[in-house]
Parts: sequence; structure tokens; C-alpha cells
Amino acid sequence: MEVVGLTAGYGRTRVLDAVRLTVEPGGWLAVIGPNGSGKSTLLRSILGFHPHRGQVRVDGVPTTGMPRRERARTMAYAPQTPVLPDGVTTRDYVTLGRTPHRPLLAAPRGVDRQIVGDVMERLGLTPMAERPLATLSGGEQQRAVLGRSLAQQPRVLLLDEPTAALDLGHAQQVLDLVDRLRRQDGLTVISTLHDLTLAGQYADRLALLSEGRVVAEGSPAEVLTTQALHTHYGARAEVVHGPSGPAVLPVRSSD
Ligand SMILES: Nc1ncnc2c1ncn2[C@@H]1O[C@H](COP(=O)(O)OP(=O)(O)OP(=O)(O)O)[C@@H](O)[C@H]1O
Repeated sequence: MEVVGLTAGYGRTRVLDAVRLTVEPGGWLAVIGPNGSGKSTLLRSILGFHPHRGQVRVDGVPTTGMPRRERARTMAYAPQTPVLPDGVTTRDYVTLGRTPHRPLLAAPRGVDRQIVGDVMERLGLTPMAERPLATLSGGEQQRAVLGRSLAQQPRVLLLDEPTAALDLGHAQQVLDLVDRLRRQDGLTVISTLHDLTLAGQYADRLALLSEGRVVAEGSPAEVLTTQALHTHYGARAEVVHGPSGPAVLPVRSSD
């Protein structure tokens, strides 16, 4: 996937300024940056949900002008704060991810049910499959949202803060699953992640966004530096390099 010269904003306020990114097939790019730096706006622009200038290409093909169903088979999105429909079960909700793969208004086929069952099993959602979505905990709902996007079997998966409502064990379970899918199936992943240690462990490249510009891009060890965390987050932190990648340790003020 290539993003070239992506510029976007709200009204007269520019939020993204000529953003340029490239992600190899099967690559995982984590977009990091302080609150309000434009991460969600970037994902929504890439998906074509937010007006922007510039170009987004998948396998060299511009996504602008792609028919909606083709675009939905190309890119799937798990938003940070999804709007969840009332009165649907978890299974029905995950099954919505199959919509771009089956004829309009057709009932789910055996293959759709099998893919949905498989995704729910891998995300630990099977025990709550027949429960109304509204009765799930925040973390369970977040996994259901990810399940829907995985059932879509896209080539590019865009995840906005996929671990925000998850405890550490479930966060690792979800990130491990995404990691397996990219290694086995060549799924390309672009995610935002506030947890910089998890970002450094799972993504193979990081892009640091600050005030709408990519100010650093490279391997986790290249991007996660004490200086960058100080300059762009105003944070005091040490970066420790371990076997799973860099870990970010906040340093308490001595005052
Ligand atoms: N609907 C909107 N109308 C006006 N301004 C908006 C709107 N949505 C976002 N913004 C502004 O655009 C900027 C970027 O927001 P965005 O949500 O993309 O940032 P972010 O990096 O995802 O932030 P966070 O880490 O807090 O989720 C912020 O200053 C925000 O206030």
C-alpha cells in the first residue's frame, strides 16, 4: 500500500500535511504520535471515509473510484469507537464482514458461516456468539469489531487502537492473531497504537506523526528514542532494548 501526498483537515484547519507512507505486502506499520496528531484522521482518509487530497494505492491501483464492494474486499477497518447496531447477536455482527463477498441480499453461505465460526473461535468469541452485542463487555465488543473486519478477509487491515479496551492477555492474543495472519496470508496491517512497547514488539515499521506530519519512520529501534519521546510527546521515558524489541519505560518526575 502506498499513500502519497495525503492532505486533509476539518473546515479550514489542516490536520494532515502531505503524508507519504509505504507498507510492503505482509508488512505491519504502526502509526504512533501524541493525542490529536492526526492518526485516526489518517486511517479514515486512507479508507476514503474522510475527504482528502493525495492518493492511496493498493498493488499500484488507486483506491479512489474503486466500486464500494471491491474497496471493502481490499481494505477493512476496525474503528476506535465503533457504532454498534442494536438487537444483533455477536455472530450476526461478525457475519456482516462477509457482506462484500456474497451476492447482494443473499443469505450467508456455508463458506461464510465457516469463516465467521473460525474467526470467532480464534478471538475467543464463541462462548458469546448468540448473545446480543450490547451485553458484551467493552473488551469483548472490541474483539467482535476486530472479528468483523477479519471476516471481511481484506488485503489491508486498518486498526485504530485495537487494544484500547483490552487487558494485557487479550491484547497479546489479538495482536498475535493479526501477526499470524500477516505472516501466513500476507495480510498488510496499518494500525495506530498508543502502547509504544506493544507497537515496537509487533509492527515491523513505525511512523511517528506529529502535528500532521511524519517526523520519523523506520524500524522500532530507529523511531523509539528517548529524544523523540521527549520532543514529540513531551514525555520522560527510557527506551530499553530487549529480545522482543524496544520497551518504553516512563520515568517519574523527581520533583
Ligand atoms: N470532526 C472533527 N471536527 C473538527 N476537528 C476534528 C474532528 N475530528 C478530529 N478533529 C481534530 O483533528 C485533530 C486530529 O484528530 P485525530 O482524531 O485524527 O487525532 P489522533 O492522533 O487520532 O488522536 P488520539 O490519539 O487522541 O486518538 C485533532 O486536533 C482533533 O481535535
